[in-house]
Amino acid sequence: MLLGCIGDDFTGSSDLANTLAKQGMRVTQYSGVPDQPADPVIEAGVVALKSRSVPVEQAVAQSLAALDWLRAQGCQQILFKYCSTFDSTPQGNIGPVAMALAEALAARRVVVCPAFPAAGRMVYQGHLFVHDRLLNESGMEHHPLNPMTDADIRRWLSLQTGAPVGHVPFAEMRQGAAAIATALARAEEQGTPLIVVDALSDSDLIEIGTALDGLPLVTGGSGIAMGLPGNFRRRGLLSGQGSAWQGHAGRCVVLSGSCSAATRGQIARHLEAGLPAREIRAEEAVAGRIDPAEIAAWSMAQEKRPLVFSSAAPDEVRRAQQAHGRERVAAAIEALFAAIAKALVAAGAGRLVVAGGETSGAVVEGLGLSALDIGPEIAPGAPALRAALPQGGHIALALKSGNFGGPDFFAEASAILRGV
Ligand SMILES: Nc1ncnc2c1ncn2[C@@H]1O[C@H](COP(=O)(O)OP(=O)(O)OP(=O)(O)O)[C@@H](O)[C@H]1O
Ligand SMILES: O=C(O)[C@@H](O)C(=O)CO
Repeated sequence: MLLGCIGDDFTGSSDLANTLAKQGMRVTQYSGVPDQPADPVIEAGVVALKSRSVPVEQAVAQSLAALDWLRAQGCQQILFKYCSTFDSTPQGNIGPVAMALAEALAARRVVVCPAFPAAGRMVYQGHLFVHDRLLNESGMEHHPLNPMTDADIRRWLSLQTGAPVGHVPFAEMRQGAAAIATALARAEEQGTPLIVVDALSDSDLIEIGTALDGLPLVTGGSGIAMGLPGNFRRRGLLSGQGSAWQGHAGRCVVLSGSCSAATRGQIARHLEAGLPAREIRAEEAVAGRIDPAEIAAWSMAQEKRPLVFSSAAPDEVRRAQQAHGRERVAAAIEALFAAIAKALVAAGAGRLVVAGGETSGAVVEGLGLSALDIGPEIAPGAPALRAALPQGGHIALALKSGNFGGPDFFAEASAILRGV
């Protein structure tokens, strides 16, 4: 394994794996820290954690455990992947995890770059934009777990680490890889290991990636990975075989626990098309009134692609959270989706499209999938995936971040998972 990656959530890890696979690396995504060695043909391994919103100490401990495993696989470079909207609080977890990894790797020149231009996320003069809005005016200021109230990534990181943060501004970054490398070296001399680098386009990210050749630690959104495979390729280290992914013809079911605007638009499109759907209400899930086996049997009996969803509007989510507690509602719905996925697979489903990072993590854990092969891209940030089932056989999956995908994502995913 050449490049070892640590993702702080499940769908974000697929997003990164997708970028690396598109650049020609042979990639596998692991569910948590594996307990056995990686297949030696794998060139980039992504350890998907659920460390984005857990207490800081747990995020640091999980990330260091992932680092140990990746180093044992011989990785030459480590990439810490977080959200392109920099999801974190003034306490953490991005800064403390980056610092802990930097210390473990003796890395003193560590880029911080959440840019993902294909999804409208750009870093300019140290500030993060979502399309034409500053992060703190993009809707992210209302995020239920980590409201992003400051778009200045340097200031936010300083709060998390208690230390000054370096910066490579736009004008210097645009001079290309050599100028970026010089600016990073200067920041290191000034004693600021974390260095925010501006990036507005994919070509900026390629230049930045080129400048990161040989550095032990890189951090960012999936965009920061765009230029890294080229460094390994130039050194003749890539096999050029790419992905070994295959489609799956079995029944396709869509599961959504995501309440994001993009997912709700995709659900609206499914309903408008008159396709079968079952809505799960938070109250029913909390009261344990839903039988996963019955939902699975209903899904398998539909002639067209069925959807099972709990994707309420913000007001309804708030009401359910006030009545039952945020953690309790989330845990009940996630456990239910994990049980439905298990029942579906037992009933012979071959393709699952899952919307929502937490929901995807619950489904993958519920199915006991340990490693996922990365296939073709369905939408920016969302690849097709394939995994061996612990009971034998395989399943094809799409795991979609809440904010990703166009209105027809479910139909597009279903077709690509079948391999057509
Ligand atoms: N009706 C509801 N009321 C309260 N919570 C809900 C409801 N429906 C779903 N949830 C919970 O909301 C959370 C949605 O998180 P999830 O990460 O799956 O989606 P997302 O936030 O849209 O995606 P991402 O994290 O990829 O951006 C889950 O924990 C889910 O169980
Ligand atoms: O970076 C992103 O936006 C995604 O990969 C993600 O992490 C969303 O949860």
